[in-house]
Amino acid sequence: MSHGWGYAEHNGPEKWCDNFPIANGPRQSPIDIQTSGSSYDESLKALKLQYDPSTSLDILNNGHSFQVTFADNDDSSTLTEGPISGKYRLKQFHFHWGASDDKGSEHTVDGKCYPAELHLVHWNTEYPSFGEAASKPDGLAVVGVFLEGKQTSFTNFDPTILLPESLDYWTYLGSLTTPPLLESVTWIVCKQSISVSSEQMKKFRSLLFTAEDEEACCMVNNYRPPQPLKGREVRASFK
Ligand SMILES: COc1ccc([C@H]2OC(=S)NC2=O)c(OC)c1
Ligand SMILES: [Zn+2]
Repeated sequence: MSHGWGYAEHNGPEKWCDNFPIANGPRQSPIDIQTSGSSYDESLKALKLQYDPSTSLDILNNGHSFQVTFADNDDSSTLTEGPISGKYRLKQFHFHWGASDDKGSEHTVDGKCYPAELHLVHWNTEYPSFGEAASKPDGLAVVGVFLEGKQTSFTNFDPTILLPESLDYWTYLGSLTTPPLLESVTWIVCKQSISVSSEQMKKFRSLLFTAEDEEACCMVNNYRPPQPLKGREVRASFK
């Protein structure tokens, strides 16, 4: 792949296996969550998300999405409980979206796509850093939240406001959804979506994959399609 991975025909998800053979690994993400195939697990605890807005550092177009990065040198913004054990620190959040409202989410539910999906990325404090954790099977925990069209407004960068009212979730063992596609993620996908306005989706779609000195290419369709489940269990925190 000449200019690194991306989402175009020549360097998109179907080509990632050329440089990242783990793309065909046993626990790749995202997946299509088939609700009839998921099983209620009464032992699953409620998610405990404690975020401190003062730890948000910056917002950045990283060429694949835009992300808000958080200071992760202490336990100010953490995920505990839910399907994980121990404490995971918030590293960053970012989104994936489509060129139109009929696609854009990475996970799907019974084949239904959403216009966009938020990823809140956390790393296991059992390990010294995000980089170390990212290569461990229990190193990361990503909370996925679907976005769907309705009038709404964001009031600040406190990630808590990005969470739906209900924190019912599905959980399964998966991977990063972009290269290096590391199979180190405990996925926690919220059942309830949050709303996003068409104006906000237009803002997402006005971002660029390209740098200022390059021919403009709109940042859209920056999602990987669902991958084979390969026998993995999907558990639900709700009946
Ligand atoms: C440095 O933090 C991250 C966070 C997320 C990813 C991707 O995996 C998931 S999940 N969403 C993605 O865009 C990542 O890939 C290199 C690195
Ligand atoms: Zn992501």
